Amino acid sequence: MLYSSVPAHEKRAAFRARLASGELIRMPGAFNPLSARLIERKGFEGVYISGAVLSADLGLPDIGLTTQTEVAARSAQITRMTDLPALVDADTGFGEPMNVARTVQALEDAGVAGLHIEDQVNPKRCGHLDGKQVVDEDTALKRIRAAVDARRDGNLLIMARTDIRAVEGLAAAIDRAKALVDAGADALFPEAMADLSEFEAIRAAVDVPVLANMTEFGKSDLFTVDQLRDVGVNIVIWPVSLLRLAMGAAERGLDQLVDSGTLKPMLDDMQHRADLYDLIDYEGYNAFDTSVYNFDVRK
Ligand SMILES: C[C@](O)(C(=O)O)[C@H](CC(=O)O)C(=O)O
Ligand SMILES: [Mg+2]
Repeated sequence: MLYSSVPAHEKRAAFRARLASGELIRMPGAFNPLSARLIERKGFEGVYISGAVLSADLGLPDIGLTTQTEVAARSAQITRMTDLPALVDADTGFGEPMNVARTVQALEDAGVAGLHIEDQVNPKRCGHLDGKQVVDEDTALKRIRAAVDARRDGNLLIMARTDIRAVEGLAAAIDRAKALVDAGADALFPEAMADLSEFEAIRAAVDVPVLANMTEFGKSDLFTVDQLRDVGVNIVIWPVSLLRLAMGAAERGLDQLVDSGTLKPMLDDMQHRADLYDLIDYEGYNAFDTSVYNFDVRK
């Protein structure tokens, strides 16, 4: 009820321990706070909080228009709903290194277990689109150093994302990855890898956990969890997938409504009211006040 009772520092410690055990951590993107709870119910090891989803949700392109305050507020709403560790997309850190430091503390206060900061030039764009630009190495490393120095909980995972692969190639990505790890990054997010061998090459170059981004309609093929585990990937995200599924279903539902004037044929595609209430834990609230849940929803 009112959800997660696990303190953020415990989620972070559990996340670190799981990573250290070598287990692959699967993190679907929670497209809203409630979906984080569904992700937990289905047995995943973590939830991802995507910048692309947050901006799309607000009807904005993913070009750095969302603010640090909006990302922190959304993170707090999502971490509240789950006992799982959450990894949040902090884009470029929202400014200069001092802004990065403030971002890290705001996200730490929001209860996340980890965050990633990328080396794109601001205004940034989706890492799977053409025409990206990256900052020079010195600027990229300053962002990571500022992030590492700013955290108060040593278990907050600072992940460095590099977008350099699509701009300067794999060799540059390997060099940048090593430099980011030397600067203190706890984990690495090599963006827009072309194939499995590229993940393998990054894996061999650094000794920190490596993330694979299985976003659809992008530059990477959609590998399976087993394929990614086999090349040594440690964390997999499907950042926008639940939003894409939900919006696809919403579109089909609206078409049906336009065509036939009723949604009755689609009831089986919907989450039942009873399942929704179960996920929200109406019953738990009822333990507080027995007048909350004194009706039947399975009629
Ligand atoms: C991971 C990502 O940064 C995100 O915001 O979720 C995006 C995902 C996407 O736009 O498909 C990305 O830049 O890859
Ligand atoms: Mg993003």
